[in-house]
Amino acid sequence: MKHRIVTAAQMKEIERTGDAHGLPYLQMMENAGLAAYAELQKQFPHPGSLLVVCGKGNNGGDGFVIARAAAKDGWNVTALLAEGEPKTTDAITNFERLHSLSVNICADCTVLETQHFDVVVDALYGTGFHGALRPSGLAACGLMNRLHKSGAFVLAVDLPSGINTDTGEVAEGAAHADLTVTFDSYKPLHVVESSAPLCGKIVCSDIGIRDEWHPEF
Ligand SMILES: NC(=O)C1=CN([C@@H]2O[C@H](COP(=O)(O)OP(=O)(O)OC[C@H]3O[C@@H](n4cnc5c(N)ncnc54)[C@H](O)[C@@H]3O)[C@@H](O)[C@H]2O)[C@@H](O)CC1
Ligand SMILES: [K+]
Repeated sequence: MKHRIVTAAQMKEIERTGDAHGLPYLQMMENAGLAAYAELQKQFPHPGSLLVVCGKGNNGGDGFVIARAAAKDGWNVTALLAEGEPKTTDAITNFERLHSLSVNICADCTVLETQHFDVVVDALYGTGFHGALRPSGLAACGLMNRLHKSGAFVLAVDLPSGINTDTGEVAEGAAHADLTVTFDSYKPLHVVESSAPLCGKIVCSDIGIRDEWHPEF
């Protein structure tokens, strides 16, 4: 896999070519979630307690894949629907795949404040985020940052929530991570001075899109 830095729009184009070459979007989401979970396992080889904070888009869909993989491995998993039920087709599919597993589904941030989690997965917003955090996003990022301060390890899916992918502009109240697992290519925010420190260690994982499929930009 080549080292590349691409914008949010270019990443969408790359995913489109992946799909056109026979790698369905749902499979890319599966690969992304499992790649992030594999990085989590490198830090935590034994199951513990895990909070997955999910937004309503495809970043949240990656979070549901992580929640499923962890629950199957014996982690005590809570999935927070920080903005209600998922809205994209692939995220809905992965949310439904949780129903047969023992995952605690929670819609209220406040009840989690006093619980202990070894690991928090930030799957609230990815490349789709821009602008300022609204009240539900602020509450979820606030929860993640408080759990981080009290010792939880925070893994950000693609990028910490509340950062503009292309400019690295950091919204007030954005999440801070110990480890960020991004997919296929780095994005500007991973290298820009304003946002890179919020990412912690950054790992770029292969999600199955071959180098030769990538369009020329
Ligand atoms: N498209 C694909 O095939 C893949 C996408 N992947 C994941 O999908 C992510 C991108 O997903 P989406 O494009 O669905 O978007 P996100 O899940 O990043 O964002 C969710 C939603 O937040 C909304 N939003 C934007 N600014 C906001 C604000 N200030 N306050 C509240 N909501 C706001 C957006 O309209 C978007 O619908 C990537 O970061 C990556 O994690 C991966 O699953 C790999 C495959
Ligand atoms: K995220």
